Amino acid sequence: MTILEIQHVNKTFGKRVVLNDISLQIESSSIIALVGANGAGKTTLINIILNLIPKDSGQVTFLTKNNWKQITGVMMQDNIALHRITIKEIINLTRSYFNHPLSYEELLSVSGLEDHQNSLMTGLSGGQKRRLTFALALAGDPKVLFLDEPTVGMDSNSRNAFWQEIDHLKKSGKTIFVTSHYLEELENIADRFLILQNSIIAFDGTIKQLRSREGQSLIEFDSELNQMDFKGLQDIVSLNVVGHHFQIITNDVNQLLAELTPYLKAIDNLQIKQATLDTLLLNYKENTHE
Ligand SMILES: Nc1ncnc2c1ncn2[C@@H]1O[C@H](COP(=O)(O)OP(=O)(O)OP(=O)(O)O)[C@@H](O)[C@H]1O
Repeated sequence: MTILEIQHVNKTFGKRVVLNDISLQIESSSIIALVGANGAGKTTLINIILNLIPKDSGQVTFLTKNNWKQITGVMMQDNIALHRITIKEIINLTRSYFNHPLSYEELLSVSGLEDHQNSLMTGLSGGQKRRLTFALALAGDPKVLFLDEPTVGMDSNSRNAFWQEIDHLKKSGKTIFVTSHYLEELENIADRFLILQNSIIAFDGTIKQLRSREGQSLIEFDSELNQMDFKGLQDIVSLNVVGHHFQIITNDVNQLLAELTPYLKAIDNLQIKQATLDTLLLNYKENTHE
């Protein structure tokens, strides 16, 4: 069931076109990962969906009978910074905004700040502030959750707990729209990937589709040879060289290894890996710039 419709949204800042005719349908009970380079426009798109900044044109529609503000939860990149208020007060203040809030105890538990409820926010570490900001995003028991770089500053235990909570929220029927530069975290959890690039949604699909479109394997090796020496290889999706280190993405690893045979004497440290999401995205950029 569609919960959110974005139609022909455009946004420019000065002469810079940030969003160019973006249209999307967001289904309920799914996790959508919005990825792209710094400055690609991810936060701008979330801000526009939430009506926090004006769009130049287009339409954003939440398909719900309720007031959309009551069914959305938001965790932006900046942590909430109210210095003279305790954890307990800010949780209850946020709860008071919503018609059907989660209980104070539930939110305190999500924040992991049971031992700090009477402390001021000033005393919290960066990771603790992030977890509190997440708990506040859940205050209204939202149907749709927007998370902009949620795990920045969290240690690995907090990250694991956070993604488990996200998985649990998805299973309970929530829709989660998340941006992150920690792509390996998204890879295991997101149902759908949107790549925002050159002001448009350059890719919209599953990680499986991205892999099958962009090549599945990564071959790495060191060589004193020149990039041009490998130009004749047929089964290359992309070739990156940093110093003497070569990275090749291929759809057909056996065929490529056969093609590399004549070069083997000039190659060291040959490794075959599954391409990571980072590599696929880097490669995606190169393909679309061609
Ligand atoms: N208020 C503003 N005024 C002018 N330019 C802006 C404004 N807000 C954003 N921009 C520009 O719009 C572009 C997109 O910014 P945005 O913050 O949406 O990117 P992002 O994909 O979220 O980046 P990051 O991954 O670094 O968070 C950038 O070039 C940014 O400088």
